[in-house]
Amino acid sequence: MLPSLNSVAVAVAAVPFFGFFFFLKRFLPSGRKMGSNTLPTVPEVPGLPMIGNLLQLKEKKPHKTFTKWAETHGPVYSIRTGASTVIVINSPETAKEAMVTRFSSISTRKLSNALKILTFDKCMVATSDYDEFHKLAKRCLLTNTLGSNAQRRHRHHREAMIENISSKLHDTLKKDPIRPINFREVFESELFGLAMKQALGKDVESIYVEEIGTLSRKEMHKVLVTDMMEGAIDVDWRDFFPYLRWIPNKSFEMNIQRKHFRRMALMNALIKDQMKRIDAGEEVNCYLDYLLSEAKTLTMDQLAMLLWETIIETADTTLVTTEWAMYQLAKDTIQQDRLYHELQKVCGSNKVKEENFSQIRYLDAVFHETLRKHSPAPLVPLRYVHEDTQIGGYHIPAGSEIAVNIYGCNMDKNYWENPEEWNPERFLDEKYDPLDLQKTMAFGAGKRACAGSLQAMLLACGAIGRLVQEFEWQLKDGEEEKVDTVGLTSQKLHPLLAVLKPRN
Ligand code: HEM
Repeated sequence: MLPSLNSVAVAVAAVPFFGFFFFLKRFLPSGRKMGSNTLPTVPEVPGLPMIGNLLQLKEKKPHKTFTKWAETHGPVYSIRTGASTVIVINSPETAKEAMVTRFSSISTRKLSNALKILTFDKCMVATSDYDEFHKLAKRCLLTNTLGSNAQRRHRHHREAMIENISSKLHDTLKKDPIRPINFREVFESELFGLAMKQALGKDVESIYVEEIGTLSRKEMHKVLVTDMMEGAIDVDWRDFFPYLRWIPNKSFEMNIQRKHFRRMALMNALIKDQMKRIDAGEEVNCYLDYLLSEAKTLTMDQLAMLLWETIIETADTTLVTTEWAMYQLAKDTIQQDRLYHELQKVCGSNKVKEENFSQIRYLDAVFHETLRKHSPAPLVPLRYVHEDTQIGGYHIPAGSEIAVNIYGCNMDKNYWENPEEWNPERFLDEKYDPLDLQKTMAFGAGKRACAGSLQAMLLACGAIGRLVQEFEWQLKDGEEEKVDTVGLTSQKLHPLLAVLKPRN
């Protein structure tokens, strides 16, 4: 992601001291020679000397500003965030060109200072460069957890999760049938449990961590998921002015290091706890057991990071998608009825199962339309251009950064009719293959496309299907307007509150 822009003001304050030198650096002819290249340079969004476009990006949702700018400057343009040049890509065609055709020139990542710490310097599949570590870790992740065979082996966890959600909702309604349900509270907790089972083999209820004390499950979620998602968008103003990195930014560093320390302490305690089980000869089909036996070259820190990666990736974006889908269905009752009738037609009085999904095209359409309209990852984490290349007919010089605006691609008026409307019907068109998980740009594209798309689809469709089969959903009064988002992923700012009525 782009480091966001809270500390722009601090950065601007530093300008007078360094202004003259950097003015020269920026505006005198630079070393950026085109050589024999004849392609035009990317259009620039006009900005200010030194700070470039930072002040124009004050609102916390850069993907929306980028989409607006695309209307004036076209699908590919460049901005300056302090010292860096960022090429912003806003249409599906140019995004695919960048992520697929030009992949070899832009396969490395550029991380903010916060992400360097939180990812333990790229020690995750999603944030690593395209190197040997990435290939080993991704192979393990797909083989044990996210590939189609692995997902088949983990199916009982998904079924248990959906049963638990259903019975918790029924129990709550029995106690108080008219009280609105906070969907997130129920779903988030169950999803976290599934993430722990896949990663560690057990849904841990509480744990003693030497460095922190005893943590409940809720506190574990905070340390492993919530704090990390917040930390990932924390801004170090030195991200924009790396030549000022010698100036300390103590409060930023302490905050991020504390989050990192707590996450590692907890992961190590969770691993240690499971090692007792493994030492006693009890093996479970989970990522920890697999990595210990198949990836023996990993250090303990790398092991902890890879396990944590599956937990955070499972626990966040699938929740974001499912919550938005239930919001839309509770708001648009015609679409909810249509889904219910299709579920009835295919499943009758049986509970919907994963093998039914391919027959219920409307369920697939609801999933993909939600991913399009509420793209959970609105910006792909920045890529770095390590050699001159081209995108959209423009010359892209080495040293630039690339921001793929997934939100912009999924809202592109040239590609989608009435993109502002949530309209699952658009995906019933024959041109869409029901098995294609990349109908929108939500999962990225090419070699670094999302490795968890199958799991996300199985979990979200399983939950949406069952929840509509068993309950009529209606938004609580006043909820319709609450469509603001918060954070790195497009999480609903206000948790969905809905009034549920059991069917039958
Ligand atoms: C609706 C849910 C999800 C969405 C919208 C989503 C979206 C994305 C996006 C946009 C990328 C970046 C692609 C790029 O850099 O080009 C990505 C990468 C990735 N995602 Fe997801 N994701 C979702 C769920 C998951 C889940 C559930 C997991 C795993 C448990 C997961 C694991 C990963 C991994 C490992 C990568 C890195 C792949 C690589 O670099 O090779 N994702 N995802």
